[in-house]
Amino acid sequence: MARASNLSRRRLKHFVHLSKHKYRPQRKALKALFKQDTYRIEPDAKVTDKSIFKYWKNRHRLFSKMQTHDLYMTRELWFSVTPEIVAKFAARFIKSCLPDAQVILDVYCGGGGNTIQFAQYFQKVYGVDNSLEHLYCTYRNAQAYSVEDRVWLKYGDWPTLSRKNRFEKLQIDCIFSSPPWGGPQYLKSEVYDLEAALQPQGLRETLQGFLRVSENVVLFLPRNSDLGQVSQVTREILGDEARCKVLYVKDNGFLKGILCFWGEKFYNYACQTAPEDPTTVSSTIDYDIDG
Ligand SMILES: C[S@@+](CC[C@H](N)C(=O)[O-])C[C@H]1O[C@@H](n2cnc3c(N)ncnc32)[C@H](O)[C@@H]1O
Repeated sequence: MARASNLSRRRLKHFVHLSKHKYRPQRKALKALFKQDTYRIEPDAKVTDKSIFKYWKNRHRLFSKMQTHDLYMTRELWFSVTPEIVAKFAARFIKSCLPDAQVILDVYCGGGGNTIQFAQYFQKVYGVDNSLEHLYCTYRNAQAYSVEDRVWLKYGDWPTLSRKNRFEKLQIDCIFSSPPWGGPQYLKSEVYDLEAALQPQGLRETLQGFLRVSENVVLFLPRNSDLGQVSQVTREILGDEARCKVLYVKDNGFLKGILCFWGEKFYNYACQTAPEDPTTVSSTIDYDIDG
């Protein structure tokens, strides 16, 4: 019993990073999650919830360690986590473009799909999410990949936190974000409206806020995103000559979304220095807004 609570305390200590004291009200809830080993996946126990069955069927694509390590998912995370191969591609691509980068901020870090892959290539990864359960899953999943020491998590609502202008001091080399797309319904309309449908802020506000923290910004957005909006917002915020690089990413032959890059070093990236095995995620169209 004593051993278990020491373990929980140690884990909580690791979990609390950016500003320790802010976690006091959450400590009890976190402790309960750890103690009850909540959300641990039984990879071979078939899910009964029909709405997540298709995601469960592809569970090994979400986390390759699904069968060999303890991994943790809430119901929402089943359709939110970035598949590992896509997350790895994004991390490698950013590393190739920004070889000296050390610190990444993953806003809306969810279950850690992206955070974990960033932690494989960068020294420090900050993750922010307004779900304590998701932060707990990120931490647990980072443990499965032995990268939890590089991962620093912050609980809270991003728009509120970002208004306090504290992230500017963290010397973030690149902000990555896979914001909530609004659930699986995002494909219902032919064109995804990046102002009306993206949560919790539209593209303009999201990008403006991120650019205050870092000059390098990467967003993972729906494959049917309105590229006209991307172009317009880019020019409105960064000027008429500004560009945004857009890569279409596939996993297992299926288009998973687009990666949008803002930042000079991304635009001038030479393909011959692409991360090894560039075909695992095919960047089928390299869409340059000005190109
Ligand atoms: C698409 S998921 C991110 C998935 C993540 N990239 C991964 O691979 O696991 C979006 C996340 O945003 C979080 N979120 C939604 N609204 C938020 C807000 N206002 N502030 C902070 N996090 C928020 C949700 O809890 C969810 O975990």
